[in-house]
Amino acid sequence: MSSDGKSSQKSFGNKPFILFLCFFRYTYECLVDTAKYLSDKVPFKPKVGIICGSGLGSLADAIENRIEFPYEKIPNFPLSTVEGHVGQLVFGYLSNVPVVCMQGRFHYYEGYPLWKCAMPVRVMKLLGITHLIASNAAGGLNKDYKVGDIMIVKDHINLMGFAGNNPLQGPNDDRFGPRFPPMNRAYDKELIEKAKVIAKEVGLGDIVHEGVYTCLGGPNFETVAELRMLGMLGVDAVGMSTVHEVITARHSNITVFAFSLITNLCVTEYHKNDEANHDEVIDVGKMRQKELTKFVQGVVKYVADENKLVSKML
Ligand SMILES: O=P(O)(O)O[C@H]1O[C@H](CO)[C@@H](O)[C@H]1O
Ligand code: HPA
Repeated sequence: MSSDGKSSQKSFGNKPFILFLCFFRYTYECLVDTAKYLSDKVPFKPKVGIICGSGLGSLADAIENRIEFPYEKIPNFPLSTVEGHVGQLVFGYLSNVPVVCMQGRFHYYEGYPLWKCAMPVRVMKLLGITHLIASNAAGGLNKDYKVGDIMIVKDHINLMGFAGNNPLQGPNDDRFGPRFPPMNRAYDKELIEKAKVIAKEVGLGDIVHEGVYTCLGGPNFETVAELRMLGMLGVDAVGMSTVHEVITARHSNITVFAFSLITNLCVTEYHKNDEANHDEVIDVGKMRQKELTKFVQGVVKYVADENKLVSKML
């Protein structure tokens, strides 16, 4: 938020007009409405936001003292339409830290513009989060990766942004962040290093990598030529999410940690007949759910301890 709270946007007094505007663009006032609907029903302020990727919804199952909001009940929220995405916002405590978790996310290929896919990040900011943990299922492009490995995201290539498709497109509201936000420190270096230690502690040490993620629009998986090009660009894992959520989070000065579960190996040879499919993606998520839950719990605990976030059970 800008310190003076001023905005370059006009604010409209009457509510019906605000709600009408929400169909075209999530104004600050519109998202305040959404956040207020939630904060009126949740007796604590979440400090960490979590986004569960495809097949990773079980990360939310460890949340205690839960309060659940199906997306269809939340004003202005889109709906999750993809298998492996439950479609609810879960408030509660993880490692005794107050959190809010997206059990299911939104994707460009569902027909939502990027600003709509990333709107929950702004709602979570308005609810009070200071840190975001984003997870996703991704194809492994780096030759060292195996199915079931974890890639801690050290950077991303905003491929959709190269064509100008960006969640921050359009008028900027200074109450969220600056017109031109820097992205060279998008992924918190300290959290990356600590997460590697936590991964070892929960038994994931041998299968954890650090790499570059890119997001394509989808919904098709990539061609051999596309994957070869991405490999030449230095991409280690390929997905269809996360980048726009991270850009939106960094715009609002949220500290970000993200990781990919490698659910399939990208096919970069014409003689290979393997084909990626979503069922397998979800199955790998189920296979890793126990260790990943412990991993995320460890990262959340570290964030709380390091930032002395208030943590108490209800
Ligand atoms: O990025 P998440 O939501 O984890 O999902 C990934 O897995 C799906 C394809 O199987 C796509 O939606 C891709 O983005
Ligand atoms: N490509 C794009 N998105 C994905 C993949 C992939 O290979 N696997 C899981 N999500």
